[in-house]
Amino acid sequence: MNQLRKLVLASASPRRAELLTQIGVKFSVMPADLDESPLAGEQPEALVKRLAAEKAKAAAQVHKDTEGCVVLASDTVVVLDNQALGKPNDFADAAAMLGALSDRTHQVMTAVSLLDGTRQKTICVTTQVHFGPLSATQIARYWATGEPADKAGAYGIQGIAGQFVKSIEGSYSAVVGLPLYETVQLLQEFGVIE
Ligand SMILES: Cc1cn([C@H]2C[C@H](O)[C@@H](COP(=O)(O)OP(=O)(O)OP(=O)(O)O)O2)c(=O)[nH]c1=O
Repeated sequence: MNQLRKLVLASASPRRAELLTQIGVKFSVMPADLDESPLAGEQPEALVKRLAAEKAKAAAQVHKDTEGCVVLASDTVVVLDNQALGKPNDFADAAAMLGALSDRTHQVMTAVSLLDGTRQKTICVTTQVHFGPLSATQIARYWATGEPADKAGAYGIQGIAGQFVKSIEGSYSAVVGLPLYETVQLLQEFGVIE
């Protein structure tokens, strides 16, 4: 891929780096640390868009060598009944999340934000995910694999939890952490790729 401007990925997520690498985009990684708690009354879409935008800004501020580069940041939440579920704190938290997702449909919202010296654009992609029923034993065994701990909604569709998913409508890559179709459009808009 012909790359015209330097890209900085403001993310510590190995999934986001893998997804960008998968499509042949080159980048350097400069993560930003952020308090991800929602504001009072904040809707899930507003939350993910704000967090993605703030991650990009924080990375640009902390790492002065991002000057002249385009910074990309992202945020993912699982949404059930309009409530945003982030990463689980412990087993009880994960079990509550997975129990609530069992045999139901939820949304995965992933926001992507691109920032350069002059402008910032943030978009949100929503995917519908249909889960089959999960037993308490399945949930306990799944927690023991370690997979749920660092993932929104306490599952990873790209891993063991792939077997819990009956179907999805929307973007698979967005559920994993970065919507590739929309990201490429943004990268073109910001002149990173042709
Ligand atoms: C629903 C789902 C989420 N996830 C992951 C994507 C994100 O990495 C994570 C949600 O946490 P995020 O806060 O969006 O991202 P992060 O903390 O991992 O990385 P950073 O903020 O530095 O960019 O959950 C999966 O890997 N698979 C899934 O099926």
